[in-house]
Amino acid sequence: MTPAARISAAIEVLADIEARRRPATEALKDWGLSHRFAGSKDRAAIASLVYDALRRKASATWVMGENTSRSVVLGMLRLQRGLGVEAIAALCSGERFAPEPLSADERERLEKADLSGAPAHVAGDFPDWIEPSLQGLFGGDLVAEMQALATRAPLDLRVNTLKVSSREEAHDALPHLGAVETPLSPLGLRIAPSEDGRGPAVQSEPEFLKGWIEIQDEGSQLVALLSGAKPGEQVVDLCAGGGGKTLALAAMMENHGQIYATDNDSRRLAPIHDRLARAGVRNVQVRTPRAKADAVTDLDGKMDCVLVDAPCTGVGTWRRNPDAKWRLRPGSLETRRKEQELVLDRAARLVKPGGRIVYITCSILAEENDEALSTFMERHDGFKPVPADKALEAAQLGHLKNLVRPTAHGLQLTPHRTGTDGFYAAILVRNP
Ligand SMILES: C[S@@+](CC[C@H](N)C(=O)[O-])C[C@H]1O[C@@H](n2cnc3c(N)ncnc32)[C@H](O)[C@@H]1O
Repeated sequence: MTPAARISAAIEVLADIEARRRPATEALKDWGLSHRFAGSKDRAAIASLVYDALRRKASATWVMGENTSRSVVLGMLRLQRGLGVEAIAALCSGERFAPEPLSADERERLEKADLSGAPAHVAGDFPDWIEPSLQGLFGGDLVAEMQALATRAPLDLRVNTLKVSSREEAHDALPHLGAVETPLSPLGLRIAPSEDGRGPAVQSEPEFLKGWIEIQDEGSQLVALLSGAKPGEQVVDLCAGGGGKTLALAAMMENHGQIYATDNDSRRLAPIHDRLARAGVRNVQVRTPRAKADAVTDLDGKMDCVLVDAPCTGVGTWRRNPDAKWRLRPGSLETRRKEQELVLDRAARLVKPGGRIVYITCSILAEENDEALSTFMERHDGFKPVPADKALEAAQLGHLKNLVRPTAHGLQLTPHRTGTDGFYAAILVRNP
């Protein structure tokens, strides 16, 4: 396919996403099935155009003066890809499979690409109804924070110290990936986003299959480290899902002590078994819930550490899932809040006197973070948050002190401040 034909395809897919309010992955898959002549490079390039358009949907609409899939893609080519008007006009030739030629108005608007006077939710490309919540948190940094969340994310890997002695060893075994060491996590390797949005096939690398590396954002690595899990401890990972954090904690504990990994959704938990085996983890018991029964009642009051990697809106991962931001509704935030209450209340019963709850979300909304913990502490006496500086020091992450945003009960990582996905983490210690 020509570059122009790929742009026509991206406009078509974006129109489908808008019309049927469906996830981008589904719309792209359907497009691929009905256009079998398109090769994998074409499909990756079209996906990258669609995701970039979703990243800049509000600002592209503002610049172009209308909200159509064509105008969003054209505006994105200017704002996100930095193409000049003549380059865009050359792509829009109107010839076979190319988009229609630019109108005089489109030319003028692309020329100006004017975002002056745009409100924060337009300049920062996010839904207007979350602006009050974010404004309270970020103040004057709001637009810069949200613009950083609208960029492309790198691919981060965590080196598994159960299988390799050092990050260097894994790095040296994978020179063809062009990875560099992550600046903040001592275990991370980073592969920069490519021009066409295609990442390397890390999952078919022999080192991946041998368990030397896992795919995990640097922010996720850091909040796992912040848990302070130590060899010999008794730990419940209450929302283990596919086990990303479980694997990180098992490596920190050097396979000593015990992690009980559970989740109320057994389908989400299913992949954990293969991942544990590949990573050489021997100290995890997977507790799969049967029907609606609680799988960890025997552990009540006995845990040193309860990890709550809570269900959340995932606002902090919008760099990777830009369509999710336009599908987020106030009702889904409310649903997640109720789930967060439930998991926190469950965690409170599991932790022993003197033990700790480590609460994590990949959200930057205060409602799911500090506010969720404030109401938790109103419901439960005897839990105290550890100040951010102390928690970082204890986890040997003192170098993050001036980078993270300390909050009332915990701390926050963001693409703007730490170059990671957006995360919140807090440690609540139960009175001895
Ligand atoms: C953010 S995801 C976990 C991701 C996982 N820890 C990882 O690192 O790969 C949140 C998980 O919470 C689970 N969950 C939601 N409500 C729950 C509840 N009441 N009890 C236990 N798990 C719950 C969801 O099924 C989902 O797998």
